[in-house]
Amino acid sequence: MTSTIPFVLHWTTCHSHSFMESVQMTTKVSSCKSFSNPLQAKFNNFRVIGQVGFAPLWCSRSRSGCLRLRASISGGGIGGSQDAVEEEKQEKGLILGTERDGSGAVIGFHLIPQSGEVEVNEVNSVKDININNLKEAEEIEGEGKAQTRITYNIVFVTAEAAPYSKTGGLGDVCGSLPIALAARGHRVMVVSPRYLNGSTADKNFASAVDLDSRIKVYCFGGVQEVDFFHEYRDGVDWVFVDHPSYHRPGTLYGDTRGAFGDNQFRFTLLCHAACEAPLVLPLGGFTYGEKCVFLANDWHASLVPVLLAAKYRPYGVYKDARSILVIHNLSHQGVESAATYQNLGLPSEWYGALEWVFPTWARTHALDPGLAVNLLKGAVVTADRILTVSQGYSWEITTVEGGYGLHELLSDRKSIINGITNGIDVAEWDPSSDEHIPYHYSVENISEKVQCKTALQKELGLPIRPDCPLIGFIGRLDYQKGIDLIRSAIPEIMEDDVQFIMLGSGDPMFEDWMRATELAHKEKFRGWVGFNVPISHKITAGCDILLMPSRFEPCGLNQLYAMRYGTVPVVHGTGGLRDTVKNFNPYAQEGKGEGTGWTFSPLTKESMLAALKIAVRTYKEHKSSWEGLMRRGMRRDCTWENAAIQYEQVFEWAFIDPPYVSSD
Ligand SMILES: Nc1ncnc2c1ncn2[C@@H]1O[C@H](COP(=O)(O)OP(=O)(O)O[C@H]2O[C@H](CO)[C@@H](O)[C@H](O)[C@H]2O)[C@@H](O)[C@H]1O
Repeated sequence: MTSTIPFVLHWTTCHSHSFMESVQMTTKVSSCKSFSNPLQAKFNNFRVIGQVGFAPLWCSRSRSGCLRLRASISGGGIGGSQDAVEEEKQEKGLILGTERDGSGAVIGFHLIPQSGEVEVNEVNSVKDININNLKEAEEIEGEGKAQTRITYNIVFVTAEAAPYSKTGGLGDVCGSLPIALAARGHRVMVVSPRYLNGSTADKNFASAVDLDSRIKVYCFGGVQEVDFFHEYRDGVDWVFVDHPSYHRPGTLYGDTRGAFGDNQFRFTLLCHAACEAPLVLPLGGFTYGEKCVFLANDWHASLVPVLLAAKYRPYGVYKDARSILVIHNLSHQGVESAATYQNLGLPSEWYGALEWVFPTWARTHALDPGLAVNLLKGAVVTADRILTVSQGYSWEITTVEGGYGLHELLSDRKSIINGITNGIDVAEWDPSSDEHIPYHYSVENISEKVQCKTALQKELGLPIRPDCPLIGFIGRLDYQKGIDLIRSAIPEIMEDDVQFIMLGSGDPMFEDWMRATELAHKEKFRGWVGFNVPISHKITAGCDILLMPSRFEPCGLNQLYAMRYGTVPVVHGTGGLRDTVKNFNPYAQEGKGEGTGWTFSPLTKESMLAALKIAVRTYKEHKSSWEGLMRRGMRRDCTWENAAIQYEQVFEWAFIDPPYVSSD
């Protein structure tokens, strides 16, 4: 006689390579076998993965990608009462469908939610299961509630990904968010260039191996051969596109003479290669395939949505893929002369997608028709969805002031724009374990922070004064960051009893100004010109106040790092700064106070100085208020997990609609 044991299956977090560790049998499953090769279980259609009583437990994948678990039990003893239990569980949606053999006995359990609805499961990760768009249903013991989460094949396309390459926040985000998404069960690939500049930074790519999978890219009037390197780290496939144009001295985008003249070529290659990568690279033995969600970050990756629509979909490829443009900074759009369109490897009839006409005032002379191609615009009009790195910024880009000429197009697509505030790498940025800082502290033991301050003063040759308010600035010396405002306010700031440390590189004019200011105010000001990660950690830990007078700030990471280190931010109320820094109110919460810093507006020297003065006075005269500010900042939830969950929601929305641009 054939009978069935109802059992509870719990698919749970799995970071190891043992397939069976991802399956926890919570009742009546006597033992589980482990596959020596997880891929065997992962990609074969039907496999024995354990035992229920004495019977084998099978795992299979249906055509739709659903996981099915089956057990066929011989012998009596369980019978009818178990069927009743099963029925009851089905009613509650605990067992999400059964499969019966000819005799009517249950031989399988389908992990498909009863209602057909998809719920996002907030806790689990099944990276090692990794079946394309696996719909996993989960029964949580005790809660009696089934949850389902869809996992995706995600392809990040980016010009930077820390720790391999970084000039700013883009590198941070594309170095951390993929790991957070992989930890939640998605299969994640990051495609970026393999930069070699002959410096010690080249060793960042040392662990990436040549996949020996060369492809030909047809663009710029010829055929380019690119190669792929690969490293599997932290659950993510890091794929590096290799081409001689990525091997040269300087930064990622330029050298002392300015931006490289062939950046359009370099990033066109990146986009073409990134579109091929999921189709041709058998990572871990299997390609990602066509059903991917591409995250095209900033202008460098903006050709990706256009290529999907213009080069692939007309031939039936990537019909099931979706693309999301992620805007980290709208002020850079990849604009070049219209004549360069023919170089991009796109069909001529797609010119309109990239067409860009400069307003009259921006043209070089009276006869200049202002014709150009704008890569970011191409993505704005072809991507399935658009994301910015904070909610505030998602609105700002639809305004004349923040839209950098794209506000009308972006307003037209308002319904598919969302903002998700960046998280931070809480392991790298943790004052209780940071390898770059000399003393460690935490919200429970905040007193050691002052030691970091005096160590920093000592290292930089400033007078060692634990009680003197120490103000910091870290960032690119760029118009965006409001350096001109700091420059104009420095005479007044230096009149106060404060010290000021700036770390930054960029515009040579501001670099020279920092050096000159240091000479003029030896006892109070230090200007560190250059890009130095350890120093940035020391400043974040050692300062009392972080100043960020950014003209616009899509999200901003330094204020997030600062708050985590108990350093109180004083910021211009714009974009992500306004979203993340809560203005201090000493009277709220029955006098206990609330808020994590100060946001000032408008962006004038006067309002910035006023906010700084209040901050300095609070630091000096209201120690308990200051401690409250520090602690509230340190306790903020700024993990990537939070953001990753919101990204999943956007992926889901992207797949609900058909591709925004299709050839049908
Ligand atoms: N001289 C230096 N030495 C060492 N480290 C330095 C440095 N100068 C900058 N950094 C580091 O570079 C990163 C800068 O990140 P930001 O988010 O502040 O700005 P960025 O404008 O580059 O990023 C853009 O993308 C990010 C990510 O989405 C958005 O947060 C942001 O608003 C948007 O402008 C931080 O990790 C910072 O510590």
